[in-house]
Amino acid sequence: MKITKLTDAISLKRQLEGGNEEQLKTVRQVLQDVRDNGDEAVRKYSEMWDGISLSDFRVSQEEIDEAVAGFDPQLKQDLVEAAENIRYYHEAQKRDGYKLPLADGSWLSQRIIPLDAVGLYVPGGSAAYPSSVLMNVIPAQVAGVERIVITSPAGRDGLLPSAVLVSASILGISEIYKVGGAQAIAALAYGTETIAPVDKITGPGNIFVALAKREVFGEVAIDMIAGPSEICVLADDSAFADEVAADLLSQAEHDPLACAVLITTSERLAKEVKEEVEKQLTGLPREEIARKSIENFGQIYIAENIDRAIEAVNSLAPEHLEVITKDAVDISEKIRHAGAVFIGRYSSEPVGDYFAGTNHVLPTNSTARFASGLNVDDFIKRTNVVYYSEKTWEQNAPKIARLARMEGLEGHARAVESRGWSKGE
Ligand SMILES: NC(=O)c1ccc[n+]([C@@H]2O[C@H](COP(=O)([O-])OP(=O)(O)OC[C@H]3O[C@@H](n4cnc5c(N)ncnc54)[C@H](O)[C@@H]3O)[C@@H](O)[C@H]2O)c1
Ligand SMILES: N[C@H](CO)Cc1c[nH]c[nH+]1
Ligand SMILES: [Zn+2]
Repeated sequence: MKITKLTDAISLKRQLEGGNEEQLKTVRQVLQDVRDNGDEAVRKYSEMWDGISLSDFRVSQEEIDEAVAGFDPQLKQDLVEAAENIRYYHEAQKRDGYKLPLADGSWLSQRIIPLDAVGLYVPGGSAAYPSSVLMNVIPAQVAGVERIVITSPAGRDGLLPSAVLVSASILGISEIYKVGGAQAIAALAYGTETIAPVDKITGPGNIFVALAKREVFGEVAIDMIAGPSEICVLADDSAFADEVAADLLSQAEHDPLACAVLITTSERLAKEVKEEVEKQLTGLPREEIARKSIENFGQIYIAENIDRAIEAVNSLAPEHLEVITKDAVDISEKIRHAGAVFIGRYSSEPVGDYFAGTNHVLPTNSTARFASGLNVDDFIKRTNVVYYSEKTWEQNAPKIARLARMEGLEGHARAVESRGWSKGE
């Protein structure tokens, strides 16, 4: 990890999810091919990148039952408890529509309507992500979505990990496909012979998934760009180097393109974290991935004071931010741009990845400047409704017609006035 002093112009930004030209070209080709050739193209790319050849990529009920039957009861209990915490947090996001009475029996309202069909991407290339099943499905269920589809890449044995199927089964989801990468996003967006298209695609994934979601946006809705994971730790001299290093590596191990950054006011901590990261990397089961991530995107910045450090965090707008400082709660309130914030040394980032109840599908690549983590609002839409009585119309039609003529839109003016024609007005 490189140690750098923060300069006067504090502008940290990560440039990644534009992807490189070649990745984008691949993704566009996959999308077009699936659009043109449906299941056949899905099979071709699953074979090419996941090494599996499946005649039927829908998960059968037998596969789900088998996974459930052989599953560790303690782990199942842990998943159930995590699901309860996630539901508790997301239930609070439920919103009601509203109705505003106007004079003379007229009213305006906003109706909340759940989406009809959503496709939830659960990553699965280099690791299994049953936690992402919970994080995607629960807000969709709280919102009241009717059709919830999961898609995730199968392993070389042609099966999805048991934990993914058990998580889906705990939540009562059974429309599951063994497809990953850009081909999964294409199938959800355009539909194939096997997979009916959805209205919105949510969920995290690697660079190919993130690019594909960006490309299909417009054809379907997407939640956000939730690409390779990121962690930023904002720490002062009160932090312990071994804990900070462990937290940085928790995200580095996701992907060679993951990003781990320490921003600190302490030269002592910077030096110790650098050494600790190196020490803890050795022997980590996913050492190769984590090492590449640290080499590619691992950074330590020393800021001259805490205000500059906060400014740097806001300019980076990381997916996850840990605040491990004195007065951490107060400092966390000065953070404007982060996908999720973890306060104090006991709120290590994986607490949120798995269990606390907050969502772990979060905006990456500085998009936390304008995007939010996955939530119930992602699965609803709001419809505006107008009811004008005759009296309200009568009072306001001349004003509306004048406004329409101001815009040169005579047809609009006449439409409003036409209600008076039968009365000879
Ligand atoms: N931001 C978030 O909220 C969040 C949450 C969880 C996970 N993540 C991220 O999800 C990602 C999971 O990545 P993963 O790779 O393990 O699983 P993945 O399911 O995202 O990607 C695997 C798929 O990528 C495709 N692929 C692999 N190599 C390819 C190539 N050369 N060309 C075209 N397609 C190719 C394959 O089709 C494969 O099925 C990580 O980057 C992790 O950081 C992000
Ligand atoms: N840290 C990831 C979000 O970037 C989510 C996750 C799932 N499993 C473990 N971690
Ligand atoms: Zn994680």
